[in-house]
Amino acid sequence: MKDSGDSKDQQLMVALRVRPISVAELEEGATIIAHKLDEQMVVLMDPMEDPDDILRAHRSREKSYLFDVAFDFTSTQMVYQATTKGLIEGVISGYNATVFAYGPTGCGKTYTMLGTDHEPGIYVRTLNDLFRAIEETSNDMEYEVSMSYLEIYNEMIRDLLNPTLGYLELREDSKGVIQVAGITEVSTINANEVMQLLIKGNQQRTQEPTAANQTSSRSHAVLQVAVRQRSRIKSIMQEVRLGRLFMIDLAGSERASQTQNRGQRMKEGAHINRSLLALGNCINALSDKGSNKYVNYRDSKLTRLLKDSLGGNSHTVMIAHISPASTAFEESRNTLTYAGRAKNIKTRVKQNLLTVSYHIAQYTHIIQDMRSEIQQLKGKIQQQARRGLALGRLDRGDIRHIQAEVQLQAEMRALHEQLTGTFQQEMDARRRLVELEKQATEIELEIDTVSRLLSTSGWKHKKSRKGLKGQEERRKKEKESDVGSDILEPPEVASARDSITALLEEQKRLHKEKLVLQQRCQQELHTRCQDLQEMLLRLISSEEQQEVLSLLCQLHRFEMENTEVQSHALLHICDKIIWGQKQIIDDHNLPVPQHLENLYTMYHREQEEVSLEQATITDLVGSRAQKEGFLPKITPAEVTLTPDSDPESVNSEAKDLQNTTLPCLTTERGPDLSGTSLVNSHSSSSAIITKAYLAHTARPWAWPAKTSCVSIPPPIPVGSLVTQEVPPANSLGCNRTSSPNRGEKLSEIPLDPKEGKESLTKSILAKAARQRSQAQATEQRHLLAPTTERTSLSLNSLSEADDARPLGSTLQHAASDNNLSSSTGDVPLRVIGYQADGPRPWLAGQKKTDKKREESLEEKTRKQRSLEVTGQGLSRPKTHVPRPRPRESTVGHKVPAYSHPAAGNQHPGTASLPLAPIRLPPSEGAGSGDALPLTVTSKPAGITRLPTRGPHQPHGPQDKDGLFRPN
Ligand SMILES: Nc1ncnc2c1ncn2[C@@H]1O[C@H](COP(=O)(O)OP(=O)(O)OP(=O)(O)O)[C@@H](O)[C@H]1O
Repeated sequence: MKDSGDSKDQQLMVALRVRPISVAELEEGATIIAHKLDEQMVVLMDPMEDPDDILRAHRSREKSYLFDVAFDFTSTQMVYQATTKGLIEGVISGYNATVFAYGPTGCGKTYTMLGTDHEPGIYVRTLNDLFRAIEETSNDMEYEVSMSYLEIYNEMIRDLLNPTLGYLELREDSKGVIQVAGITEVSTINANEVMQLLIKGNQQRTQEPTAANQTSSRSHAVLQVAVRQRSRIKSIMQEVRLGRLFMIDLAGSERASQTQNRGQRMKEGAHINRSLLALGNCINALSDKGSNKYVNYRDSKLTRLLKDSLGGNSHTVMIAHISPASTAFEESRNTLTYAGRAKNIKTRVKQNLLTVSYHIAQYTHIIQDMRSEIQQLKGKIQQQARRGLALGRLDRGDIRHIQAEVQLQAEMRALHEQLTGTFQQEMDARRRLVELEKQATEIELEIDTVSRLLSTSGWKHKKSRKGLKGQEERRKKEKESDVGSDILEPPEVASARDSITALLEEQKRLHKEKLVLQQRCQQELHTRCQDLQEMLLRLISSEEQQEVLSLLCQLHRFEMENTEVQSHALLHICDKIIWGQKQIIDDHNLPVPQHLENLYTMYHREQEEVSLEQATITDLVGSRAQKEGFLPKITPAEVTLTPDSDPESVNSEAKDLQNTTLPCLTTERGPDLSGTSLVNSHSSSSAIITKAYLAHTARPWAWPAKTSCVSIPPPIPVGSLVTQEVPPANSLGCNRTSSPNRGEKLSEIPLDPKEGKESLTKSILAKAARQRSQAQATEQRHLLAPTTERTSLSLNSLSEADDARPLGSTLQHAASDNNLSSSTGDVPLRVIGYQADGPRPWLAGQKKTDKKREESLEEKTRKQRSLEVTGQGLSRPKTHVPRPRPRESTVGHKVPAYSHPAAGNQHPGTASLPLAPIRLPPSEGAGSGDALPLTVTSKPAGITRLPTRGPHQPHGPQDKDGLFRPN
């Protein structure tokens, strides 16, 4: 909870009420000694004064007291108007307030607070007005009201709404707010209901006759009403105001002689007096303006409970009561003295605000709510239009008026079309931005990889030339060779250099495009939307229509935000799903159809390529560190590629390993959620699999696939005009699920699990292939010089070619990516090899040159690749923490190029997904508990909350047995 920042000092308000003199007092021969002089002043005469004592007469015959407001026997229960009514507005807008009745026994405290049937007191009047105020503002605000009722009897707290709970304890939370642990809080919907509860509670309250009062309250009673208010206008950050109102009827101080109490009554009296004394001490300490006196709230439960009301965050009103009788002079004087002091007490009042932020899952609910609101408003508008039309026919018949209307309609229609078009453009631009961000990350990673390869190649080249010469000499020669390195630059260095230049250019281009788009989004399109919206609003005369339009525009924005967040989140989730499924299959040894197996292989290959790239980075970091003398040289203990190794045998070994079983996941932990999986999720084929997969496993909560994540704006009605945008024809993962009512083609999924799996797999393959071929076709259009010889995961040929392809090709492919360390020599030299979708534009132009160089220098390069180079190229620093891998990764383990970098070694370009706040909806299982419901109750620990009913909710079953259900 936070305060609004506008906390201010507030003086305690003190009122005095002098009750009428009672028959008993009159019978005792008492005279009236308390008189109200004006609205604020009361005079108390000393009945013991000797009127003939002239010396003392002027000093003490009478004493006047000034209060904020004073009442005498003529006053009615309208005391409420002058004391408490003003607190209500504050309470419903998040301020705390306290009203408490103070005074000796039998002076009218309960009369003021509770009153009688005919003369209801402050409780009833306050609650009536509170609910009335809630009702008046309920169009804009949503409320939740709850109440609790307790008594402090003999220094013990009892729940008056549920006495079976026994005695309760007071607890102070971390913010110093006092709470009654385990108290029953009942949600209420109207003042009547509260009154019923109050009556029920009062029946439980300890009340006994004494000589001073036939209906003497033997306890302090505390009624607490909590009001939570939040705006009905949904937004991502919502503010909830929590106001608490305490209404306290204290037990009265008493003299033993006056009450003639014995036994239990006397004990009660002692407790009452002790707690009231503690209260008096607190008042004394708090009212002593100058001194910084310690305020001992801990002396009694009453003062602990009143801590905030007296010295903290609360608007507080004290209504002091006295008897006008001369026989009660001492008590009256004491009461007036304490009440007078209490006027000096200041509290610091601030609004209690809770800020609730919504998570992605709740966007859907908000959008849903807004939609239904829009529907309601539309209905109203239509009704009005019909009514208007009927009236028009009867009364007007004015052709000019109708013409003007028609013209206006046409104007509005045009504006409306522009507005929806602009929204669509903005949404497209935003989607493109997300794509650009993804591409930028990939490029960053590639640049880094290539630049590291470049530096290592240069270093290795130099090293092979220098041989085993002395350290000093080597350094010198290194400097020299730096100058002449251009002349002897090996082909891979030249190729890497070219790649970097191309990558940098591409990066620049993307950056520019991103800036342009951002500007277009923020300035041009956004402003245009706003302008159009304003223009339309000006044309629309009906308030409801205006509201509908505003809501729709807001809805569009939500959907746009939603789209962005979902796009980011989707790929991450896809990875999780695939890994989870794979794990289940492995754990249970489930038979997997060939198609699915192929897809998994493809998915893993994608992952490995990325992993390889990362391993290379880490490896090169290690190499560099070695070069600079930070790390000892590590020779891999497992099978490594040596110049003597037969490349074929290595391949066949790898092949064997791959042929053994399905690619299997280790079960230690799930997929790495950090950078690796980000890159994975960005690598195209895995994304396609997952997209296709999601399209088939779509549930109401499932998020739309990236390629189809442009939300389709709902139609914006203008007057009676409603237009509907047609959803894009693209079908792959095209089902929008940002709102649950968007249908998924679930019917396409067969119910039989086996059949379902097969058909799912087929469908995934088909869709993946289709998607990939589309993507490839598009990409080829952009290529400068398309190449056909490149190792490619062309999904056009995936279904057939993948079967035909030797299984070892994964290894080969992966190894060929790291040509520096490959000893096969029969794989075309490629520096950037992890791309699966055909060459990138920046690689295409250099392809031929590379090949020539490769051929001419192949022999030379092979020689240069010594055992040491190979080992270094593939080894990984000891700091590597291998990421859980499918079983193929054992191959990777033998051929260290497959090793995975530790999370800490991740390239900064592989920024992690902004997924932390995303909570999956309950249907996802794990997320069920996490999905934050829109509950903002700040119920203290241990509070027993009876079934909640907000003021606008229908009655629940708890109403049956009298408004609450005891435990
Ligand atoms: N302003 C009033 N007008 C009429 N009757 C009153 C007024 N104030 C008090 N009484 C009557 O005086 C009697 C005692 O009042 P009440 O029980 O409210 O005192 P109390 O201060 O609550 O006493 P205790 O502390 O013992 O509970 C009751 O019968 C009540 O009806």
